[in-house]
Amino acid sequence: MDGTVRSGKGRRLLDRATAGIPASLYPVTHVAELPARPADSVDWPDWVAGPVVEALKANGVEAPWRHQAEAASLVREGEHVVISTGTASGKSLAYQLPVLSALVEDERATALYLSPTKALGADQLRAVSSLDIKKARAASFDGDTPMEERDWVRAHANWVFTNPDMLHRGILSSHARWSRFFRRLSFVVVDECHSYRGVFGSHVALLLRRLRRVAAYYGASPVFVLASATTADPAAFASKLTGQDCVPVTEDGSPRGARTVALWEPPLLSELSGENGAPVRRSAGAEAARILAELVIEGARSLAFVRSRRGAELTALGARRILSEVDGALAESVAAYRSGYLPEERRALEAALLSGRLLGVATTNALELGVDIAGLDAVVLAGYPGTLASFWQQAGRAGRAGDAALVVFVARDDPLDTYLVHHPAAILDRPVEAAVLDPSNPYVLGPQLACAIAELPLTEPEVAAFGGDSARAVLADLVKEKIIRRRTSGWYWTSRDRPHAEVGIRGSGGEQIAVVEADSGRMLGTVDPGSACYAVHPGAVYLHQGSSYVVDELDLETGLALVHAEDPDWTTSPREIVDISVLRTEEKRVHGGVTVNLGEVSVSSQVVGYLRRRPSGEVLDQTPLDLPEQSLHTRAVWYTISAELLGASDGAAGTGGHRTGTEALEPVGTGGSRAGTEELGGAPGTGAELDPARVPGALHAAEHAAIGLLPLFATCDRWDIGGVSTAWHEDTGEATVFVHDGHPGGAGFADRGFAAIVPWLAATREAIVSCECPAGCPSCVQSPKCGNGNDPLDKAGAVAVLDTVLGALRQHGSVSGHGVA
Ligand SMILES: Nc1ncnc2c1ncn2[C@@H]1O[C@H](COP(=O)(O)OP(=O)(O)OP(=O)(O)O)[C@@H](O)[C@H]1O
Repeated sequence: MDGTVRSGKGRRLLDRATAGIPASLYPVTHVAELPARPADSVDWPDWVAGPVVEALKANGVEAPWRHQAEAASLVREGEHVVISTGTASGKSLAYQLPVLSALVEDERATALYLSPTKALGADQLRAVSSLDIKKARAASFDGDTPMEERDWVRAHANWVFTNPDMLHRGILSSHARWSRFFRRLSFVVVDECHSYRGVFGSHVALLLRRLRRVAAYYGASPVFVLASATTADPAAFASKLTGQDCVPVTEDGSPRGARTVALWEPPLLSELSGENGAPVRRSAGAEAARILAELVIEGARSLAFVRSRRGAELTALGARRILSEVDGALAESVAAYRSGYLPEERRALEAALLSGRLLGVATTNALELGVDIAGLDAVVLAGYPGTLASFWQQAGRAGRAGDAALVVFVARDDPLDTYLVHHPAAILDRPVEAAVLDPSNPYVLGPQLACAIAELPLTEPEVAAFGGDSARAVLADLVKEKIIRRRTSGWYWTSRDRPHAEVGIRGSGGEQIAVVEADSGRMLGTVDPGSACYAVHPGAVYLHQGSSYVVDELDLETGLALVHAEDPDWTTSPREIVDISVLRTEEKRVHGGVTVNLGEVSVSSQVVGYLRRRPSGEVLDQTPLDLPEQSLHTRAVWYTISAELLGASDGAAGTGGHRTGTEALEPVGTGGSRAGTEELGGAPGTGAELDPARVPGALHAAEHAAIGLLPLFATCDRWDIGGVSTAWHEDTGEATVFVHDGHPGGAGFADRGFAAIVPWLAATREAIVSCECPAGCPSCVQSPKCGNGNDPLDKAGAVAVLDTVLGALRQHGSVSGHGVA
């Protein structure tokens, strides 16, 4: 077969998926062909231990690919290495070669493997154990390890598989019991390291510094090997995460089949309406079900990634329903990936998909990592998975060497997805985003330094590794609070109790709220105090490991949320009202009548009710809630616009009367003197010409869309950030739009927004203009969590505001500094 014929298969599957759709409703906005890549294999490096080569050959690996050999040899030479290549490119082998060789050669050498989830750790342990290399005594040490096995692991294992949570609570906190292990610690493997972002990533960065310090105390200085999905500038990220220089290996030598990538926007439905009568699109999950069914009819082995577990089940059910009308037996070949995530279940699923017994599987991102499924005929992504890294990780499950495949990205009703299906370059030509983390966040540094000092007294020269001046300020506070003591030789822990149990590394700290099943008394999980009103308010649908619960009661005093098992046919979205005040402006850029700022803010928020929605997007009702106000000290990026720039130009003021947000977009977005003829939008020197009555709705809509688009630049989820807009803010004295981090102290998201203000706001404008709805819908300016019921919202006004801001940014360049008027 020649290349053309091969890529024809992806096209053929796409034709099948779109068969019968009338031209007026044709959903595909773009199709791209990604070429095949041949394998680049090399000889085994001569330092790799004989038994390791033999075991790998026996497992079907004849020779390493070039990137595997290169990364492994660098590690062998003692370099810290980050390997950042595509899905199923064999990253595991890159660390297995040096680690296993060292364990074979040196009886006393040890290694640590860290993965973000227990399931992935179990999978990797299984892969290593199945090689059956005598001298490698690999074992897991996590929450599931029985007490009686733990002593054996501490005393005998030479490769310990664990996760950051256990390293924090169960290993570093009692390092003396691990002295044998630490003394010869030669390697630390940090798998799927791109998932360490935001607050969690900041905690892990400091945890790895604690690990290095403890290892050094026992005389070891391990080599770090990091494996990452493809990401921009992996070396910078890995160095920030580990605090040491890391050499990147990014040239992918694994083979890959050709892929056809189609971007797909479901149609607006005429028969349903959402909030304030806005139109809604057919849900991405329902669309994915249709596509999956068509692919299965074609005999294609396909995986559909759906955002929630319930969504995955509905998609599988939808596909089965369609198929049962064609052929009952075909319906049986579609399944939802069930939770539990046990290694055996994953293996069974892999085998069923490989053998063709199963043709279609709908899954959450549980199958994104740690599953050895590759070479499928098609992958459907129902909704953008949040980052390009995840996008390509999921898409990478399709296409094996020598055979072509199809990838379909189905947009959800959301501004980011709308933007992406209309701007293919943002998916196809953009480097994968760098993961963002901020280890200098004082809310993360405080508890982490406390743990570090409880582990071993901290000396002055060690402060640099924890961030230098920012760490020093936090240490002074801890001394003041009498949590630690300052002596000439350093900082000391004062209490007999360890702080570790109190420090949650996946959240923002503070007393956690326990989520408990009322009937059984079983604790399901914990929620940050800051997000409790939001995540577990009375009536909320709470998902835990794929099972659904409804919250009966939230008691913030006792730190308890009581729930019962229930799987209703709706989801809930809380409504909150938010107020913000500026505590400190760190940076301010002035561009004529527009300023762009970065700094610290205090956000007070109150959840005032919640909406119940069907998976179709239809709103069932709104229930009011009476919950206390919460306050959050965090970071924000904000822009202000002068009254002159916002206002109507001479003669026009007031003449048009009060225009409401129900007018069509065309006059602003696509024509007239102010229309953005370039991608950037915004002609210089013009104002927004908004009647004052329209300003609140215009700013509000611009804020919602900007929150929706920031994840394109800051690797956050839109739920990790919030925003406030106001026609007049008392701290700025002008119309202001704020977008703030949702975690105490921030996680670097606002900083990214500030750094990328022009592309971010240009993309925001494009997302709004790309949506064909007349006056605002969830695909552009409506927000699922708006406390004001998405009212007022002025879609056309938002475009005018963004054009004005972008025009000013272009025309006036930047004047930086404090207090520049
Ligand atoms: N050099 C090789 N030759 C042939 N097969 C290989 C080679 N290296 C790895 N493999 C196989 O490729 C598959 C994927 O490997 P692995 O899971 O390590 O990839 P990965 O990059 O870690 O994947 P993911 O993107 O899912 O994290 C495995 O089945 C593995 O056995």
